[in-house]
This record gives sequence, C-alpha cells and structure tokens, in this order.
Amino acid sequence: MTTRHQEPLLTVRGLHVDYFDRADPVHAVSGVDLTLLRGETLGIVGESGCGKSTLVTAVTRLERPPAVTTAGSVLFHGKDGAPPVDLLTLTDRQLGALRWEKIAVVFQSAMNALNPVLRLGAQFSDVLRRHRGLSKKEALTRAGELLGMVGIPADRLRSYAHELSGGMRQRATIALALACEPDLVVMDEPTTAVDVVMQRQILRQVSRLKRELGFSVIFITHDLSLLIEIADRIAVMYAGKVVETGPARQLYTDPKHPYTEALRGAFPPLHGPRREITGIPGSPPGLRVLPQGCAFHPRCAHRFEPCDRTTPPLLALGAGEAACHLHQTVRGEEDHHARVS
Ligand SMILES: Nc1ncnc2c1ncn2[C@@H]1O[C@H](COP(=O)(O)OP(=O)(O)OP(=O)(O)O)[C@@H](O)[C@H]1O
Repeated sequence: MTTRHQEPLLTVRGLHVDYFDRADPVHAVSGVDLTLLRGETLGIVGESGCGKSTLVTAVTRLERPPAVTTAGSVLFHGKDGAPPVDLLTLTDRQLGALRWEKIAVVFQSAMNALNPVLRLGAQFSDVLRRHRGLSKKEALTRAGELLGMVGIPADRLRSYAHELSGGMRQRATIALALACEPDLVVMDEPTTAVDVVMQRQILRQVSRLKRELGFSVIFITHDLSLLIEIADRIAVMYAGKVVETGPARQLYTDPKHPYTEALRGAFPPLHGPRREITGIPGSPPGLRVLPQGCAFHPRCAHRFEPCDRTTPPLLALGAGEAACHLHQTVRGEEDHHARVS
C-alpha cells in the first residue's frame, strides 16, 4: 500500500535543457529522470557546471534564454489523488498561480532575492496580500510570525535587506519562501554565502520547519557531506545526467558509481573519523560536445572496455539507481547465470 509519505510530489521524465547561445549548444541537462516524494528532502549534488541549477530552473519554469527546455515532462502531483499537471505545458498565468503557493525557490544570493528598495515588511506583505488575500494588518502580523520562525525579531520588518547580516538575509528569504506554505521549496546552494556556523544553524531551522510544515525540499549543492546530513535521498549529477540516486546514508557508505565515490573522497565528513581528502583527477567535460560513452570515463579509475563506447543507462540497483557499466555487467552476468542454471 502506498503510504502518504511515499506519494510522489514531482516526477521529472526525460528532461533535456540546452543553451542555444552558439551554433553548437550546451547540453546542460540531457535526459534526466527524477522523482521527489511528498515530505522528503532530495539533494542534488555534482561539481560546478554539471547542470544542477539548469535542472531546477527548468523544473520550476524559471529558465531564461538562451536556455530552452527541448524535451521531457515535469509532473506536479496534486493532493488527495487530484490529477498531476505538467509544469512544462502551463501558461505564465497558470504558473503564476502555483508560484509561492505551491512552489517556492530560494537562491544562493539572498541579496538578489530581496528587493533592496523595500523594507522586509513591505515585501512579505506584498506576497501575503497577493497570494493569501490578507489585509495589510494581517499580513504584517503573519510576516512577523514568519520571521520569528527563522529566529529573526519581528522589529526587523522595518529593515532594508542591506541592513541585515548575510545570515539574517538568507533566513529572511527562507521565511519569505515559506510565507504561503508551499508544497515544494527548491533551494539552490542557499548557504554558500554564509559562514559554516550560520550554515549549520540555517539548515537545522529548515529541517525543523520541514518537519513542522511538511513541505518537500530539493536542495542543490556541490558538497556531498552536507547532503548526507540533511537529505533523505540524493541524486548525483555528472555532465548533465543523473548518474546515481539512493538513500542519503547508503550513498555515502556504499556508493555504487565511481563518481559518487570520488565526490565522497573530495569532501570531509561533517561527523565521524577524519579522512584524507582526495581530489578528483581531471576536470568535468565541456557540455557542448560530450565524450562518447560514459561522460565520466576519462577520469574514472575503474573504466574498462565498454565505458568509452556506450552510455550506461540509469538502472535500479538495491534501494537506488546507478548508471555504470560495472554494475550493468554484474547484472548482466547474474541474469545470464540465472538463465543458464
Ligand atoms: N547563460 C548560459 N549560456 C550558455 N551556457 C550556460 C549558461 N548558463 C549556464 N551554462 C552552462 O550550462 C552548464 C550547466 O550550468 P549550471 O549552472 O546549470 O551548472 P551547476 O551544476 O548548477 O553549476 P554551479 O554549481 O557552478 O552553479 C555549464 O556548462 C554552464 O557553463
């Protein structure tokens, strides 16, 4: 039986996004399939330039030219069995109705998200009055409560963004994202601009609010160790594709894809015994012309005969999925033995 927790909120299928800035476009997202369950935190991790931001801006329909979503579907599932809608087919007007109320986005730079010439109170009340139909007085009261949820005193409603510390600004943006109690909050590197102590504090607050309010989170970062702490499941991206997904802890203790293993070595664990940090040799490929076969093969210590010729598909493996010939060969042999025995 499907429990409420296992209901999908978002199903991404066959998503392709290209930047048509030159004759040879950048294939930033190449055939991504992903599922986000209701109430879960899905982490998306990968090195800079692998397509994480492009993926979430396309999913939330915030992409700007020269980015074009060339194929795929993004199903947003309603509550209580309501039929899903494909976000990619919605008009701007239909999308406007979903923004803030169903889907909210927190970007890396809080300074860009907050309007520099408006006091916080005016920004919160604008969203609350437009989307929730609150009166000015009700909106300001609610805005004070929302700031309180992220540990900011209500009198800060009178402040402008530049009068707040970096951490406070980022927390205010998170409070604004939660203003209309959305089902999905997308966070793109939301804590890179703040120090580590503030980062931990913000992430703890987000986890607590998620438990209290029950929204789902897509959290993007290049730091796998951070995701192990906060995500339920993780999707690892490399060169525009998802190469592994799985429960967060399993992905850290038993990575299936050599790239996940390499990423794990590149970030020290936040807890537990210290480990030597090992960089990943080489650099990611350019995304205009992808290498043939598995895009990671030129950097992979385990590469073998098929890797530079055929692209491994993402296949179910244990509690997750991996796109690697190592496992596909093992699976193929198991299938073969099962057939002949
Ligand atoms: N406006 C643009 N025009 C052309 N190419 C772009 C544009 N924006 C991004 N790209 C390219 O698309 C690819 C994916 O970029 P994207 O920003 O999605 O990656 P990312 O994983 O989010 O990186 P980061 O962690 O640095 O934000 C990269 O090769 C990048 O150079």
